[in-house]
Amino acid sequence: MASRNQNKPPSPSQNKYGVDEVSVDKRRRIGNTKMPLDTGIRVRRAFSVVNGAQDQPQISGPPSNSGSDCGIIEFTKEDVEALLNEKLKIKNKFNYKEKSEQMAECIKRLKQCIKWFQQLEGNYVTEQEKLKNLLELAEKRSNDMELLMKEKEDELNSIILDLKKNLEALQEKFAKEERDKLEALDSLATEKDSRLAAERLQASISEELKRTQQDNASGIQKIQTLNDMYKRLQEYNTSLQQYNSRLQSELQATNETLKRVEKEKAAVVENLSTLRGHYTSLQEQLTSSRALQDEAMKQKEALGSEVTSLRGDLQQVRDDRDRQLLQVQALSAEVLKYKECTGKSIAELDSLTTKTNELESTCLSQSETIRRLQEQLAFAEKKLKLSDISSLETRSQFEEQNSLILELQNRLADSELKIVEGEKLRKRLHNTILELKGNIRVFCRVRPHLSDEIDAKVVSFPTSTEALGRGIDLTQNGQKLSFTFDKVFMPDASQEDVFVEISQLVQSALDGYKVCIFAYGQTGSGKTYTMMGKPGPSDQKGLIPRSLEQVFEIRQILQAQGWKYEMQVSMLEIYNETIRDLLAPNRTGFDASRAEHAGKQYTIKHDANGNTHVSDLTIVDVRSSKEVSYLLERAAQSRSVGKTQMNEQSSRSHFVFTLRIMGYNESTEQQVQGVLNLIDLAGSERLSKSGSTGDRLKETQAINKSLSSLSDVIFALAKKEEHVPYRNSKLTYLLQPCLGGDSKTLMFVNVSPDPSSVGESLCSLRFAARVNACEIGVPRRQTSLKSSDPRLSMG
Ligand SMILES: Nc1ncnc2c1ncn2[C@@H]1O[C@H](COP(=O)(O)OP(=O)(O)OP(=O)(O)O)[C@@H](O)[C@H]1O
Repeated sequence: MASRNQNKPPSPSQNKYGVDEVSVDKRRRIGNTKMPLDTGIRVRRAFSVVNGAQDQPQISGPPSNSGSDCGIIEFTKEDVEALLNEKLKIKNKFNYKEKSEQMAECIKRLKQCIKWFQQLEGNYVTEQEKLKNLLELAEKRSNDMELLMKEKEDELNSIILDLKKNLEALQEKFAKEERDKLEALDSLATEKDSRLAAERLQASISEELKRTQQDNASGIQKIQTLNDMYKRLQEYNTSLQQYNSRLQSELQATNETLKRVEKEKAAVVENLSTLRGHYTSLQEQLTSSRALQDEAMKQKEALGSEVTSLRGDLQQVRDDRDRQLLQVQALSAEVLKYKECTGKSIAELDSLTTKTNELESTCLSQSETIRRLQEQLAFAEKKLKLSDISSLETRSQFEEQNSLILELQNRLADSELKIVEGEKLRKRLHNTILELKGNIRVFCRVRPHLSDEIDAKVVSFPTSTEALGRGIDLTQNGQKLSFTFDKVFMPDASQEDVFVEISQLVQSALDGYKVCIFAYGQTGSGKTYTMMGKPGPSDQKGLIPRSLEQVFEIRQILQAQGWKYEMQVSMLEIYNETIRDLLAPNRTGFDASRAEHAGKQYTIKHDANGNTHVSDLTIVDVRSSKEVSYLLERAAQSRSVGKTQMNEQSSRSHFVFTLRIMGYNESTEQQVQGVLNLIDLAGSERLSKSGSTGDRLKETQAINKSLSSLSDVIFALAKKEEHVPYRNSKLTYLLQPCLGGDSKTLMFVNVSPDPSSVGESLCSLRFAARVNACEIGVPRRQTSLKSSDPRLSMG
């Protein structure tokens, strides 16, 4: 209070110390108890507060000056009036004595108060004197100060003049600066905004910076470890490069060997066919020689018997001749005897002479017969000798041919062995190449423009040597995005061109591998066309029918090498996350099957060998591709197909065809179990674009969910994550052995060239690129001696 009053100039009613003169005067008058009730009079008094009743103060004795238990209260005019009224009331209420006593008491107290006031007044006077002294001192000092102030004032006046000049200049400057300031304020406001934005940015940047710094720190650590790893990897890389170059050269050599073997095989096969022709002609020759020999033998035998009979005849003739000679000799001796005995008659002699002549003529004729017979005999003997010679010749020819046949048979066996060996080598090399790649292979196929599509080019194919036949460029919003796959089929690629590229895989199924080929892509991009083809001309047939034809053709060829095969087929579809058996008996149409098999729960199970079984699924034994074609037609009728805005005949489910092949080689006692899975996935499509509602919407949502589960699985595999979410959908769980197991897997990514589908095409190509980078297990051939469960499984 005091310090505040020091700064204030004294009011006219105050003295020079700032004390209210009037108030002091009034206080003096209060001390005489006669207090005029004029307005504005203030009474200062000390009192003690009794019973805490501040609103009804009671005077309980002289207030002490010591301060802490005393307070100062101001009695206003009203208070004093109230006090006097109270005094009057008391005066009227009580009798005089009491009242006078009370009054005396009051007076006593008032006296004490007055005494106290007087004391205060005394204090006040001493204080006033002190203040007077102080005032004098202050006045003196003030005079000094005034002098000083005057000097200073002069100085200040001159300074003020200068300052005025300066002020004018400054005012001008100020005006100018004011303008600048206004401008600056504007810019400041804008800057403030930008600063706020910058501050927000800075805050986010500093957060990011912190994160980045943390990342950086961990990155540095990582870099260090990576550097170490890099060094080790470099060493490893060099060794790998060496190994790789060795492998490359081995691969080259193997390829050359393979080519040579293929050539040799072709030559051997050709040789074999000529040898087979030769062998057949020799066999024919042999049979004819044998027939000739038999004939000659028969002739010989006939001639032998003729010679024997001739010899008998000759002997007989000789005997006759000898007998007749003896007769002639006897007759001649008789004639001589007769001649000696001339006594006999001439007639007898004549008769005897005629007899002798007759005998001689008979003898001559018989000699002639003998000669003839001898000639006949000589001729027959000559003929016999000739037939002997020819039979000997035939025999030697026969033996020659026999040895030739034996030689040919040996050569044939050698060639067949070579073919088997060559085939084994081919399989080994083919599988080595696939194993070296170690990932899911991806083929891309772009279908041609359909009649109702705009013929604008959003898809192009690079022509550089390294990307030829493997690259595809997609243009979106003027930006060209490039992708590379194992093979890219342009729109003009025929079904045959596509099949040629996968025929090796089909062969692998016969060799005992699990093979999985599936088609992925947006609705209407050509998946069903690629997998199944179009009904009608044979050149429109898709991969499934062509693969089956090849399987049965090769089965026929391998039969010659001792292989016997048994084949089983199953077909299912996954519709709205539910498995449906497409070959279930009495299944004639979609609705019938829905009614009959709605309650059936087909469960998927994988056994320890990585084979997949679907419970209650119909499995059909097949012996020809025709049987399978019939089953395919049956299944096609049962499939869930519908019309969408994107495709007239859209597959609303995933179609899974499985051919289980069990082969047994009798000569080597080898047994193989191959599986061929051919899958036509339902088309991915945007809900907005598909225009689906109701059931179609539900189908589309189910399709998109399972396809997104497929991409989750692929991403997890690509990142080599510990947990791969195969169980998130029926499709991925069914394909588990194909995606992450030991099967040979090939994915077709079908792309539409329609400019309105460029977004979907990009998604499909990006997904396919991820799949291509995905490493799966090494394909394993399933060979054994005896199968524990010969029933069909998925893979
Ligand atoms: N390479 C091709 N050559 C000629 N026509 C083709 C080719 N690919 C597809 N098509 C035609 O394009 C249309 C759509 O093909 P498709 O039905 O195979 O598509 P999708 O991908 O199976 O569709 P969704 O997923 O809806 O079943 C069909 O009319 C088909 O004949």
